[in-house]
Amino acid sequence: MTQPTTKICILGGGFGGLYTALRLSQLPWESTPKPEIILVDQSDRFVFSPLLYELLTRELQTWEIAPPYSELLQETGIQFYQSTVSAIDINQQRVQLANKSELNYDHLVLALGGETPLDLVPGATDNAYPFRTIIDAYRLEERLRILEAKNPEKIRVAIVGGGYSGVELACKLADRIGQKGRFRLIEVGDQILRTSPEFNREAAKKALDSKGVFIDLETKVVAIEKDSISLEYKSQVDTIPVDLVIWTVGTKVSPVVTALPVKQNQRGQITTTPQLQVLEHPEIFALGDLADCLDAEGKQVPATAQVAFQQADYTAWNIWAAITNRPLLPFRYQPLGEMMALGIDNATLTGLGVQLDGSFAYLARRLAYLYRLPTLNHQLKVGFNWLFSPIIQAISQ
Ligand SMILES: Cc1cc2nc3c(=O)[nH]c(=O)nc-3n(C[C@H](O)[C@H](O)[C@H](O)COP(=O)(O)OP(=O)(O)OC[C@H]3O[C@@H](n4cnc5c(N)ncnc54)[C@H](O)[C@@H]3O)c2cc1C
Ligand SMILES: NC(=O)c1ccc[n+]([C@@H]2O[C@H](COP(=O)([O-])OP(=O)(O)OC[C@H]3O[C@@H](n4cnc5c(N)ncnc54)[C@H](OP(=O)(O)O)[C@@H]3O)[C@@H](O)[C@H]2O)c1
Ligand SMILES: C/C(=C\Cc1cc(O)c2ccccc2c1O)CCC[C@H](C)CCC[C@H](C)CCCC(C)C
Repeated sequence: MTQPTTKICILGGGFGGLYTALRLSQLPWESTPKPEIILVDQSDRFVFSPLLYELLTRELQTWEIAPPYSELLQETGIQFYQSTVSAIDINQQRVQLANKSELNYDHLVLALGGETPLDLVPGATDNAYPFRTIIDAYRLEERLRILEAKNPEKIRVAIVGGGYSGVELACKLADRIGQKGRFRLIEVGDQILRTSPEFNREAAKKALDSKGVFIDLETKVVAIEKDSISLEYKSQVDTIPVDLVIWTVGTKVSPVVTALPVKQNQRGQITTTPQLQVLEHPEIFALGDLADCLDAEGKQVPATAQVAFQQADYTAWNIWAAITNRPLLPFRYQPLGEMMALGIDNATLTGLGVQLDGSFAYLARRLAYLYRLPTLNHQLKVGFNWLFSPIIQAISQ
């Protein structure tokens, strides 16, 4: 009698989910029949979020940073379902999709990432623009086009959050809008980029200063209206007229995850073992922004693409090990450093004992991300385009 094929269901095709699926499909399945690998995502394309800003400056195009799954999964044997996950029954080992279909599984991978909470301040849901998904980037692009087409003397932009996203967006938008732009970066703490290495923070401050971005520290946003933002500084509230408010603060996990009957932290992230398994459910793996994970050395890992990318290797390996009766490996996080875009032709990079800023860092960041893009085929297409499109443009001018 033939054994039924093992079914692995991966929910979420971002840094955690897509890279787990790709790694799983590449592992050696000679001694065991290759399992059925199913990847589910609500979108038709993967988003390489570290390069999302480059859509706004038109430095990069959608196909480069957000390739469709149909292209990435060609010849991998991975089945792709485009649908929203609406519920997960972990007792029946069944996933419910919004298109009313159901999937059952032997192994489940939870990699649904996070969402931007817009309910932290009155008026943000209706009046602020988040920046996380490709749809967010398109909505923001549309708003910028309207503001630019109106041709006002000034375009007043408030960016809430002096973390990585806020700083990178401020620099890219200041370069896009130029002299007409009036930018405020609003940060509740007493410094921007609290968790960054000193070198990157200083490079970012210098870039923001040179572009005329005004930084409001120790300032809390208390309300956002259609044409204004109210800021509290030393217990005094000021309401300032603005044309655009971008909200970059916080990450929350989706309701489909918080509804699960498994151990979660205060922020709703699922507690995992160092092997990335959900407590009391060794058949379920969780990684990326929705996971609360201590690595093999007991260190808390941050919610970053760098972490999800590394966890994907371990998740794929551990599922393979579970199926082929081998020991599972605890996740060992290797912090390689961090990179930040600081406008068109500027960036900062600290990692592996190297500190770079300016156009060298810009180039190094581009190359490092080219290397991180999914599939060799896509890396080659993008790499060729970066190499040859400036030459073609120069010839055709
Ligand atoms: C603008 C920006 C820039 C960033 N830059 C960096 C950087 O330079 N370096 C870095 O390390 N980190 C960066 N990050 C953080 C990084 O993007 C996240 O930590 C990382 O994407 C987390 O990976 P993940 O797999 O958990 O989630 P994601 O990569 O977000 O993937 C989740 C996937 O699940 C899908 N999904 C969600 N809900 C459902 C549902 N109900 N049904 C079906 N599908 C669903 C989504 O469509 C998405 O494809 C950045 C984040 C942003 C927003
Ligand atoms: N280049 C990169 O490496 C990169 C780029 C983007 C994102 N990421 C990763 O993705 C995750 C999210 O990053 P993010 O920058 O999008 O968001 P974030 O880390 O949540 O940063 C938000 C910033 O806003 C501040 N803040 C919190 N509440 C506020 C309020 N009400 N008003 C004003 N400011 C407020 C935070 O201050 P406190 O810190 O004091 O709370 C923080 O400085 C992080 O793990 C980050 O490492 C990395
Ligand atoms: C800091 C580095 C990697 C960490 C890292 C950061 C991210 O934001 C990620 C996002 C998504 C997936 C993974 C990651 C991630 O791993 C890179 C370190 C790079 C080194 C310091 C060396 C760079 C060498 C250049 C490629 C060579 C170019 C030379 C230059 C033009 C002078």
